[in-house]
Amino acid sequence: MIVTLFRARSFCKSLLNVAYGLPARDVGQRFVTLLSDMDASVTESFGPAAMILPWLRRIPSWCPGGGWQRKLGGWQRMSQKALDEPFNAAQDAMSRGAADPSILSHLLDRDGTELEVKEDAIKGVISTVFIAGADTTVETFLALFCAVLRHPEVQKRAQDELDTVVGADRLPQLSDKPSLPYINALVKELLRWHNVFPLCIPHSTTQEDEYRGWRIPSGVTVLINSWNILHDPKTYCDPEEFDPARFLKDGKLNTDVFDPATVAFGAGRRICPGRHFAEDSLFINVASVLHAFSVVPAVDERGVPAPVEHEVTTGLISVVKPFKYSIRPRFAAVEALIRNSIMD
Ligand code: HEM
Repeated sequence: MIVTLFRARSFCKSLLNVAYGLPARDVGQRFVTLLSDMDASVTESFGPAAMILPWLRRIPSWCPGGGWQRKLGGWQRMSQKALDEPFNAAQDAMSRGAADPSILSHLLDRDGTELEVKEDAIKGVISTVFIAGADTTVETFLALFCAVLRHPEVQKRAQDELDTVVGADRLPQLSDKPSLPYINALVKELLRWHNVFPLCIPHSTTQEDEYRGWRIPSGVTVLINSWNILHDPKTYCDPEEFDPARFLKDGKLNTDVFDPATVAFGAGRRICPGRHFAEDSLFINVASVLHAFSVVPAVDERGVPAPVEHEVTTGLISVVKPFKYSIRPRFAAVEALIRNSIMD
């Protein structure tokens, strides 16, 4: 349930607001579903083999291994709807003065005179913001539930910090960020421990290069093995353990420790443009959920807790495999606080 809630209400609706300017409370579930389905088809069309061996995408649909191409027609029709519908709704909202400032309004202002030529490009850019930003942030966030079930001491320390700094009368805000070093460290550890793009996104060399004596020809696919970098025991002691304290020293963030954001968001000129947005989204959602709720193990009818393993899927995006858990409100005012925050 909470997964659906977060997909629909939190990350996706804020992304639709930033990208299209559609006010978060007005955004229908339809746009979230349309764009999420398009996102899933993009991820599937980038299956592990086709990602590393791009020529596989040229296999005709009737050949063994070309099965995904048969799905292409359906994906294309669905993608066109996902490109058109939120774009049209945003333009309608803009014409009524009901839209917020957004990437779309910025692009239209800048390119207004050439809109007819550029409309398709603008639709593509805007939908990419959603595709690239939704699953990545949601799946990183969902790893939190797995992490705190496996490490209840992490949840306790985070909640102690939240109780001291925020208190039970309100929910955390972004302005609390400098006063919540452990929550900041927890977000860094999430980006490190469960790196959603284990091989980033394939890059290609435009010219021949050399790295430590290795010749890299022009035009070859280059992958950044960010999972390995972020689980290197030379950089992080016990890298498989979830331990936010590794980023702290004397109660503050220790800038001497390699920041996972340096590789988790890719590198070079195609580095993730949403990285600051993602880190802030993760901060506010991690802080809010741990402040309002405790994540506890699900139990069976005999009271035996369900096991929780950190098992992940393979593919372009790595997702924590499903596991069971429960959440409990931490104090009486939680419901009212959440209701008020949704109304704001
Ligand atoms: C935890 C969350 C996120 C992670 C781990 C992540 C990671 C990445 C990575 C590894 C890349 C490929 C970079 C490269 O090619 O070197 C990328 C690209 C991209 N990301 Fe993110 N991202 C996240 C959230 C977001 C958000 C919230 C947005 C939008 C608000 C976003 C927008 C984009 C876009 C548009 C690209 C394509 C950039 C290009 O090809 O030039 N990402 N992201």
